[in-house]
Amino acid sequence: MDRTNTPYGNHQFGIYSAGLKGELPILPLRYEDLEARAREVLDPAAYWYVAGGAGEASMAANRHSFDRYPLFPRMLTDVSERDLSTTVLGKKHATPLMLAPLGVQEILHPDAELAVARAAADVGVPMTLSTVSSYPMEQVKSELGDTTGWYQLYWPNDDELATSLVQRAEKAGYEAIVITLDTKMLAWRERDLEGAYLPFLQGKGLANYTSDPVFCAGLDKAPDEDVVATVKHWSQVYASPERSWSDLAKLRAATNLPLILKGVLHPEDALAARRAGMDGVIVSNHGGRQVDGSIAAIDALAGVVDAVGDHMSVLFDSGIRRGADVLKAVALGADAVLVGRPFAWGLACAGEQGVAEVLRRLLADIDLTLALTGHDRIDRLTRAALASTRY
Ligand SMILES: Cc1cc2nc3c(=O)[nH]c(=O)nc-3n(C[C@H](O)[C@H](O)[C@H](O)COP(=O)(O)O)c2cc1C
Ligand SMILES: CC(C)CC(=O)C(=O)O
Repeated sequence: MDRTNTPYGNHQFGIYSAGLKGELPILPLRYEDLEARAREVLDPAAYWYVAGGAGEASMAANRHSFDRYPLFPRMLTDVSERDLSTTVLGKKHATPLMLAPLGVQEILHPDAELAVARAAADVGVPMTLSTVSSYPMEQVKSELGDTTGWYQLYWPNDDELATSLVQRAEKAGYEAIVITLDTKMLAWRERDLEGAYLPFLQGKGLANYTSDPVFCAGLDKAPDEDVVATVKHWSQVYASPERSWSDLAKLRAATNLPLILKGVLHPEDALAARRAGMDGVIVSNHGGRQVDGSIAAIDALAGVVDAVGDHMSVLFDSGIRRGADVLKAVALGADAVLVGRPFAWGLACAGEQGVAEVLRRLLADIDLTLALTGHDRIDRLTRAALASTRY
């Protein structure tokens, strides 16, 4: 760990500052500028698929609701050494940052999840791999090496396929299954509808299916011999809108891995997750991509933490853009946060290096903000670190 002293602190991430080494940054630093750079290099439909939401009010609310929780800096505390480590599912993580599952990354870069896994391993940030990824889960895990990987399940309507995907993930070395609940059908997303764009319909993002024996058993020909039939079969099995809480028992029985529900916003749903024997929840509104007009994710966090935080891991995503956002979520009770679109833009602009760059910057900003608000251990943050009276 490089602990050279600099005006940005004596910590492992602050030294990142390329400016101090006389180098210009390889990517724009401000989120909006990074997104604009990615827009220049991407096909417009792909750009809008990532940038867009359902409507876009909740996407905006995800950002401006962070303003309701101002940090309340304290002075003259010893912050010469900082510790960003946190515990998730009983395991120590070096930092509270994780990569959110983002599907179909081949629309951003040909190396897609392989590049992201290499960057995650390089920086030491755990990765969550989407079911709708562009490379099979086994290949992605081998790029991740010993770095923690979680597998995100889009829960298909075929129990045998669900079991197969989950057991493959366990065998490949993923450490938890994230079951995404908020995407049992795609929302009304004007940007994609206007461009008549859904990458899966072109056969993209289906690698975990086309490498699965149960999925392939439902096809007459090999997946690449009849892409139209493969896509049709995928669209028939992808989701299961009829499922209810009691169905979770089947997934519980299918694997020994911890199960985490993603997309929980209401405290009653968090309590139901606990009753169903789940190990964690991710408070998320899917980055504003599903229910426009829904509660901003950060506004839902405290309620979920108060309901189940003593009994299960609570994570957060939707709107994380900078260090202060991470501190606010942790202060409200999240054990860790997942970052989404920022790393997508890094991937689009500069592949593996771009993702690593985005992660390092975010870690540097988290570390500096922790110090400058007067704290030395992120896992000791409480709501007292905030000036808000909203929780
Ligand atoms: C392009 C894109 C694809 C996504 N794909 C998935 C997915 O496959 N599975 C999933 O659970 N969530 C998916 N999400 C949601 C993210 O995991 C996460 O909840 C969201 O990006 C957080 O919002 P933010 O990007 O604004 O921070 C996707 C989000 C984006 C932007
Ligand atoms: C609905 C999925 C197939 C992908 C996804 O999660 C998304 O586009 O937000």
